[in-house]
Parts: sequence; C-alpha cells; structure tokens
Amino acid sequence: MKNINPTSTAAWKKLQVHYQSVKDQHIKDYFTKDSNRFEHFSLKANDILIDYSKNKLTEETLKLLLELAEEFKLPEQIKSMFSGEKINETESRAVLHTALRNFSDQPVYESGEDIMPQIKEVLKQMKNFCEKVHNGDWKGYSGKKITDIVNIGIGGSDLGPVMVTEALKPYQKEGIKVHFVSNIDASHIAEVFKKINPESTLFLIASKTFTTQETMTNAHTARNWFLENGGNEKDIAKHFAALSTNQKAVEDFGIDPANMFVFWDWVGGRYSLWSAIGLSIALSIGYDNFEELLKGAHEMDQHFLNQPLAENAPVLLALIGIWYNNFFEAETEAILPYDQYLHRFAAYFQQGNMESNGKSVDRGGEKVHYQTGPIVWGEPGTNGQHAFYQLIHQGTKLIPCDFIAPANSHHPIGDHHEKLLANFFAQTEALMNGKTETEARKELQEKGMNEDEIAKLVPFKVFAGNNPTNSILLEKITPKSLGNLIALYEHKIYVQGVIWNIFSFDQWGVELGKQLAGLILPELKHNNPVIGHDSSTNGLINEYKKMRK
Ligand SMILES: O=P(O)(O)OC[C@H]1O[C@H](O)[C@@H](O)[C@@H](O)[C@@H]1O
Repeated sequence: MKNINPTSTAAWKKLQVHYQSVKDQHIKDYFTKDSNRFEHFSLKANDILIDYSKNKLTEETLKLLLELAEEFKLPEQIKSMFSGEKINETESRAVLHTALRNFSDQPVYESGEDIMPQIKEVLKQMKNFCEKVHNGDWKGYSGKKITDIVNIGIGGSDLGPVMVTEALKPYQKEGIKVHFVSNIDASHIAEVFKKINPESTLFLIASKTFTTQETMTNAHTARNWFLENGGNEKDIAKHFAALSTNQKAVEDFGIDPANMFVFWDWVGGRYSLWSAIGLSIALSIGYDNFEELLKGAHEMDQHFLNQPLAENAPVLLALIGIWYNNFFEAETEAILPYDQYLHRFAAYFQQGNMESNGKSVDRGGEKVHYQTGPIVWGEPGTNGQHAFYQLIHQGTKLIPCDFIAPANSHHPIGDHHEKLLANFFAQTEALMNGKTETEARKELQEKGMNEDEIAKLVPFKVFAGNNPTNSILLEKITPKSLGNLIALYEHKIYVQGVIWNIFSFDQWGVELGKQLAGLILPELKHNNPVIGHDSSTNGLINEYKKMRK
C-alpha cells in the first residue's frame, strides 16, 4: 500500500470533479429535495446516534468517498491494526490499544504471542489495588485510609485520565479525590500540595517511558515533599505507584516493583487510557465502572471491525472530515460537547488528532503535497456560543463542527437540560439555515425600524448559513457510552491516516522540542551570557538572566 498518493487515485479525481458541481450548493436545499434526508444520512452505532445530514454532501459524494476508502483497502487496513501487524512502522511496533478492551475471549497475537493473558493479569492487579484502596485496606504510613490520588503524567499519560475522570464525575467514589499534575511549571504541583495530606495521599507516576522530563521532575518533587512532610523512605511503597512500560527506570526511582502496573510498547501514549495509565480513572470511579468504559470501547471496536464501510460510524466521520479538509480546504474542526462534564473532550482529541495526523511525510518517506490532519479545537456549549461561535456563523472560515449531547443529564434540575438541548438543536439548525436578507428585513421591520435604519443594518444581520455540522446524540454519559464515544473518535483518526497515507502512531515532531530544551537547560544554570544561538534566542536568554533574581 506504500506510496499511494491519495490525490492520484481514481476516486480522488472523481471527487475533484464532483466537488466543482456541489461546492456552491446550500445544505438546506438538500433538505428541500429530500424530506427523508435525516433517515438517509444518519446511523446508530451502539449507544450513539450520528446525524450527518447537515453536511455539504450528497449520495454521490458519499459513494465517491467510500470508493476512495476502498482504493486504500480500508477493511484490510482495519484488520491489520486489530491483528497486531506492526503498522507503526517507524517505531516497528504493533498498535493494539484495542486488545486492552478486548472482551471477546479471542486471543490477540503480538509477535506470535497471545497478549490477552498479560492484559488480564494487569487488569486483575488494578482491580485488587482499587478494592484495597476503596475499602481502606491500603493504608498510608500512619494507618490512615487513602483519600487523595495524585496522577503525575503529561500528554497521553494525563489527558485521557483527566478527560475521563471529569466526564464521569457523577460516578466518583465517595471519599476519593483525584488530582492531576502535568506541567513542569511548579505552580501546578504546588497548588495540589495545598490540598493534600502526605499521610493519606497516593501518587501515581504515569509515564510510558519513565523518562519524560516534566513527569520525572514532578515525581521527584512529590517524593521530596512527601519526605519533608512526615514520610520516610520506607513509607514510599505505601504512597507511590508507577504506571509504565519501563521496569528498570521505575525501580531506579525507588518504587516497589509490586506497585508497578505495566503496559507495553504497542500501546501509544495518546491511546493509553485503557491500559494501566487508566488506574487513576479506576480509582476515581471504581474498577467496575472502569471495566464498563472498556466494554463500551470494545463495542465500538466491534462495530468498526465488522460493519460495512457505508454503515461504519468512524469511517463515515473520517470521510466527511477528509471531504472538508482536502476539497473545501477547511483548516480546522471544532468539537463542541453540550455537556459540562465533557469539558476536556476536545482537548483530549486535540492531542489524539494532532499528534497522530500532524504529519507531512507519507508512508513511503515522501513529502506530501496535500493537506493532512486538521487543527482540532473546541469547548463545551453553551459557553462556546458566547465566545467564538460568532466566527463560525459569520466569519470567513469554514469550520465543520461536531455537536455532541446526552439526552439525559445527571442533574435533572429545573429545565436546565431542556434549555441546553434547545441550544444544541438551534445552533446546528441556524448554522445550516443562516438568515436571508428577507428574513433579516422582516425582523427589523417588526422592531419598528424605518427603511433607512433597516438598509444600514441588514448587511450585518444576514447569515449565509451553509455551515456543516454532525450531531452526535447519546442517551446519557455513562462509562459505557463514553467508551463508545472515545473509540469512535480514535478510529476516525486511523481511517484518515490510512487515506492520507501517513503513519498515525508515531510522534517524531514532539521529540525535537524535548531535545532542544535539554540543550538550553545547562546554559541557564550559570550567569554568563550565551552566544551560541541566533540573536533572538541569545537576546532572550541573556535578558532573562538579567531579570531573574
Ligand atoms: O508517557 P510518557 O512516556 O511520559 O510520554 C508522555 C508524552 O510524551 C510526548 O509528548 C509524546 O510522546 C506523547 O505521546 C506522550 O504521551
């Protein structure tokens, strides 16, 4: 499959021609032509309803996009991921986060070995550990029950657990608080220190490599704080656990090997919340709920693996994304959850997408001459409405949006949820329909304005509309439905990577920043001026040295 340039496939060429014939069509006209457009362009995938009818697409568009997927032998590429082929070629690794949530009783082979027994072993270890912490058998050095969990990790070792523990707050175990420290900025950990007591705190050092500068620095600071505030060396085992693939580094740090929860190099950092990295989640919501989350993801895995492309939710979302990214030249995509608990969902998939598909070299090592991964961003509704929706409605950029909402709130207080959902429905409708000049005029007339005033205001009151959205509706945000939803978005990323012919599971770009910061650090340890960089970097470092006290 290497060196297939998507732009030279037959389907891509057909899509280019087709694009010319539909690009100026208005989405609302598609609804006029087809009164059953919702039925034709929506599907149910397990717990999730996806309405993709409010998009700039026709049956023909979908047919051609599906042809594109077929040209890349997508069904085979999906199978190759699930079956443990080393599809992460630049790191020579399999990509098997799906095995972590495999409840099918089928073996999964990696380098000829069934990895399911080791996965189950770690799950058992997590379960036992959670039970001990929750029932108070796991005690701190002074005999107190654990009340606070501090997860120290960054990137994939932080964002997933943060997003999920926030999303599932209603399931939080009583008596357990979870804190997250990721930034190397000491303010992050200092603020957490204010809230915790060393006697009843458990630190989870979460790092796939156990070498990441931020995490190791924060871990050492936590250890020092613990020792300076009442704990002894011999007590470390009761208060520090490690979630990692690097056994040696964990031991060197001084964490009891019995407190190590392992995972494996075939779990990508940004796909690792399903692994031991999820321990903070399990401690927060209870192991059984954590398992429900895994089961929800497994359901979506089965859907992705078995549904024909035309009825395959992650595939459809991926193809629609490609349609906008590569034909309409949209540069960004917004994820807009109408659920306050999902307030880190967009941030989580910002890493998921941008670290996976932010690539400009194809699988054959050639520079690509087409667009790959979009910029992903978003905030929850309705807050976003009062912040950046103006630009989506009336700006000059095309921003395809995913609207996500649960039909039921965890807090059925008054009519909050109906109001929230009224906004959810109204926004996608307004983004599509816009407001015509006639409508704008009528509105102003009804306000009693005279013709002069109306003529002046009308241009500002017109909305072109025709802004595409997907609406994703769930019954309720539960561990299981959240598992479904996360896996949906994960698989979308892979499908897009296949079609852009890029590797989605490495992240060489992130490495550069790490190396450069490592070079500069020793130069900050003395007060002599530096001269080895460009004049801007030299100037900034030297001014910083003058400013610092
Ligand atoms: O878990 P680790 O090894 O500390 O890595 C943390 C993060 O580091 C880098 O930013 C990337 O490689 C991310 O994908 C990763 O999640």
